[in-house]
Amino acid sequence: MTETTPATDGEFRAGFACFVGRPNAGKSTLTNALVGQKVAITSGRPQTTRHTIRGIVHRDDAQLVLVDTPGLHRPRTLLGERLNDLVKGTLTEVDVVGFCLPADQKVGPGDRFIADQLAELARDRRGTPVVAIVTKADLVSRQRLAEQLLAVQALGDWADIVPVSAVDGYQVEVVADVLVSHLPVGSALYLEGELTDEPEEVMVAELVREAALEGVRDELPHSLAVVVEEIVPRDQPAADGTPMLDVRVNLYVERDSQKAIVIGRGGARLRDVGSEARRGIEALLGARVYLDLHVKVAKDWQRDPKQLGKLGF
Ligand SMILES: Nc1nc2c(ncn2[C@@H]2O[C@H](COP(=O)(O)OP(=O)(O)OP(=O)(O)O)[C@@H](O)[C@H]2O)c(=O)[nH]1
Repeated sequence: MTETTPATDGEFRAGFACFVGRPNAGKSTLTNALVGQKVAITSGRPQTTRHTIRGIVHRDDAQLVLVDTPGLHRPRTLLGERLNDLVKGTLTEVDVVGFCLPADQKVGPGDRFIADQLAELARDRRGTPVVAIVTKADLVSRQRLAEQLLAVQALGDWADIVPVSAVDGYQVEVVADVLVSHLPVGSALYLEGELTDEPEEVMVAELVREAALEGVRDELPHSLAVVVEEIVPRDQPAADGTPMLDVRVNLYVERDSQKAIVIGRGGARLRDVGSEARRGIEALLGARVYLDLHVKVAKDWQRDPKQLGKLGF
């Protein structure tokens, strides 16, 4: 659909890109499709991405370091404001920004809000290019996709526009090419094989958070914080030589009613959350894991700067 600039002119390019877009726009899924391995956390629920997670695309001609930001959104609470500061901080540090808009939803006030923020930021920055990415192309007809591309075109001043489907792979390579074309010439920033520079504890916390949010339909995403208290190796490995770890994690909610939701009847839900998260943590750390989950109530933590600081925000 788009005219792709050849990603290389024989010179190696390296740099940073980040995706912005309203919640559920498909940023994490696209990051994963580009990197080829699950590093960011996706779920059907909005705003699951709290931390800046980098995935790295290694190519013969380039290295693209992806910074996955939380969804840019209107601040509702102090936490929302902090997330937006984090997003803005990230935007000023990258070489190219990918603005994700889903193909299956009409351009709305949320998208316009982000487009305005990007335009405002563009005035303070030295013209960091923004590539508009129309995601989830597999969900709509060609006709609808063409209409969406026109609507997105009219929304701002984009360096490129690319439709993509992270699910069926349509144009994923083109997205990589276009982003790479905006990177500066330079040598690789990370060693091959490094997929993420997120500390293990953050990834463990996100695996627990993802499992704890699965299937709960109320406001929990905004009211659940996960803190890894400790990861302690056992002196003795398992009988088959696999290392063993004790992992202690606290889940913070705001209200007793939310605590009850997380724990479930007779603790059944928390047990499921634990075994689901444990599988992911064992795969991540390459060890057998004893996962100890505790659910605690931290009243109104979203509005309390001291609590936020304690929880790592
Ligand atoms: N059909 C289809 N679904 C997609 C595609 N990309 C993402 N999705 C789905 O859309 C939902 C949201 O995707 P995410 O990647 O978590 O969205 P996000 O923008 O990172 O969301 P936040 O973390 O809330 O900001 C998930 O259910 C994905 O499976 C796509 O290309 N095609």
